[in-house]
Formats: sequence, structure tokens, C-alpha cells
Amino acid sequence: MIYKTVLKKLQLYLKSAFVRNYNVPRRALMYVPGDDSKKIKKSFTLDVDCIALDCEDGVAVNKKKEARETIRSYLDLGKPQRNIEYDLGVRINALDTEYWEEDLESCLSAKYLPDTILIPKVENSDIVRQLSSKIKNLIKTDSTINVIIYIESAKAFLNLVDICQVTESLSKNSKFQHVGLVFGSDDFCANIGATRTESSLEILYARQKLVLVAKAFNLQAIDMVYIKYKDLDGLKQQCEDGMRMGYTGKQVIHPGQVPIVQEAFLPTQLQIEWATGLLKSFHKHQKDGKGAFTYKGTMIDMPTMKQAENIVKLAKLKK
Ligand SMILES: CC(=O)SCCNC(=O)CCNC(=O)[C@H](O)C(C)(C)COP(=O)(O)OP(=O)(O)OC[C@H]1O[C@@H](n2cnc3c(N)ncnc32)[C@H](O)[C@@H]1OP(=O)(O)O
Ligand SMILES: O=CC(=O)O
Ligand SMILES: [Mg+2]
Repeated sequence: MIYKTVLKKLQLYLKSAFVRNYNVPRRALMYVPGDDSKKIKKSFTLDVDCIALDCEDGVAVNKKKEARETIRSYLDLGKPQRNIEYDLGVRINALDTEYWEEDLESCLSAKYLPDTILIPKVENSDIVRQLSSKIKNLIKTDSTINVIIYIESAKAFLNLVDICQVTESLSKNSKFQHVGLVFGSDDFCANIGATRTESSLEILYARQKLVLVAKAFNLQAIDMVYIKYKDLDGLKQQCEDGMRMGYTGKQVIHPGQVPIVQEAFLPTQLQIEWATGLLKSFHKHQKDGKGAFTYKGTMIDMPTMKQAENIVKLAKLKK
């Protein structure tokens, strides 16, 4: 009995180290409608960081059951192996719908669990509490699952810090790990009655707030979707804006968007050279006992050094 309790505590303590795909990049998060087997098969052939098999808004109301069952049949087959590491997720329906419990039950009782569950329209921490207890009941093994939360309404933004605090706290004793926040800009615009413009100025505050809170909780920040999927120049521009704000990835709806997004969320050669040189210089100055120093005409201290470390980490994904 004591042995079992100690073992359980040890497992929980070590849990974070064994969470699957916690540190995988999610530069492009591509939606694939769950009821469309052809698109699901196609997604497995693409060089994309993250596939989100969708039960939610990409699926018609009269196809919800079909989507859930189709996704389940692919999960039962096991995640197709590829040369590159990737994240296989399922976006369930929102917790205020009649579908979410069956969505979650279906994918969490599959022969092989998805890496990640994506939870849309999270408006407050009670939703997270409900989700947490359901996940705890459904996962019968010691496995854990990643959770990504969507913030897509005015209320959700008001409650954002509380949502993240409660999620972080519940994850300590549950079977999930909170890994990211998604800015659901389309639902957000509908919710606040914003009129879309090319510059996206109307959602600038929310877009920045999401990054800020994500970074405070050490989460990945996934940017808005670009629905004019044939306009690749516009997509590139929006990716670069998001990357400069601190976003780590972007939602994608079409395979044609993937290479542009994945490239945009990598550092440029110039940035890599800057960061590598800075780290070398930093280590030399540390040895000499100097905290702040000058590099290429700019004062450098710890925060800039951490930014350089982020760049070098991402650069390792460059082919
Ligand atoms: C705000 C939000 O919540 S966004 C998320 C919800 N929305 C979605 O999930 C939409 C996802 N995207 C799609 O359904 C589609 O891309 C559409 C409907 C926009 C356009 O689809 P199509 O008309 O089939 O596009 P198109 O003909 O250019 O597709 C080219 C190829 O890519 C495939 N494809 C297109 N979109 C996807 C996708 N999302 N995933 C996988 N494959 C795809 C097509 O099946 C086609 O394959 P093929 O060449 O082997 O025949
Ligand atoms: O779910 C995404 C959105 O933009 O809404
Ligand atoms: Mg949405």
C-alpha cells in the first residue's frame, strides 16, 4: 500500500518529464475536417508540425457524429510515423455544446491517444475544471495528454489569467499538461462585433494580450487564422507580424499555407548569426564577471541573452 502511494507520487512528480511532445514546435497548426477522410490521409503526407483533426467549426452540424467516428478510426490505427516529429491533435466541440463529451470519450478511449486535445471557446476556469475531471476519468493509464486552449471571446480575455492559473494548478494532479493558447480571431471578431480590416488593427489589443499571458505561463502562443488561403503574400505578411509580436505558430486551413507559415516562424540567417555571436560573447563576459556588456553597439544583459537562446533553439529546425 505504502509502496503504491510512493510510486504514484513519484509518477506524478516525474510526469512533466514524460509528457509527450511538450516541447515540439507548433509553427503551423493545420485543421483537417474530421469527416473528410481524403483530407485526413493527405495531411499525414505533409511536412507540417501539427495536425488538428477537427470536430468543431470545420464540420457541419449534421456531420458531427461522422467526424468523431472517422477520427476515432484513424486513432485506432495508430499515429502514422514520418521522418519528422509532429503533433497529432483533436479539436473537440466547445463545452457548452451537446457534442463535447462524446468527442472526448471517443478519442480518449481510442487504441492510441492523440498527442493533444484542443479545446475551443474556453470562457472561464469552470470550463477547465469540468474538462479536467472528465480527462481524469477517461484516461485509465498513466499516460498524459497535451491541452491547448482557445481564447475567442471578450469574456475569455477578461478571465484569461484565471483560466491559465487554474489550468496550471489542475494539471499538477490530473492527466494533462497545458502547452498552448490559441487566438481564435474569427470567433473573437464575431463576439465583439469588430469589422475586419487588412491591418487587423481592430484586434491588436487582444492579439498582443494573448501573447503576453501565454509567455507569462510558459505556453506556446498560436496566432490567428488567415482565411484568404489563396493570398500567400498576405499570409506571409501576417505571419511575420505575429512572429514579431512573439507568437510561436499560426493556425492554417489549407496545405498551401503550410510551407510559408513554417518558414516564417523560423529565424532568419541574420538573426541566427546575431544570436550565436551574442551567446559566445555572453559566455566570455560571464567568465570575466561582467553582467551587462555591449554587442554590436547594443547593451546586452540577461533578457536579450534569453531571446538569443530562443533563436538558436528554433534555428535547429532549419534544414
Ligand atoms: C476559424 C476556424 O476555426 S478555422 C478551422 C475550421 N475550418 C477548416 O477546418 C477548413 C479547413 N480547410 C478546408 O476544408 C479546405 O481547405 C477548403 C474547403 C477551404 C478548400 O478545400 P478544397 O476546395 O479541397 O481546396 P483545394 O482544391 O485547393 O485543395 C488542394 C488539395 O489539398 C487538400 N486539402 C485542402 N484543405 C485541406 C486540409 N485542411 N487538410 C488536408 N488536406 C486539405 C484537398 O483535398 C486537395 O487534395 P488533392 O490535391 O489530393 O485532391
Ligand atoms: O477557431 C478559430 C477562430 O479564429 O475562431
Ligand atoms: Mg473559433
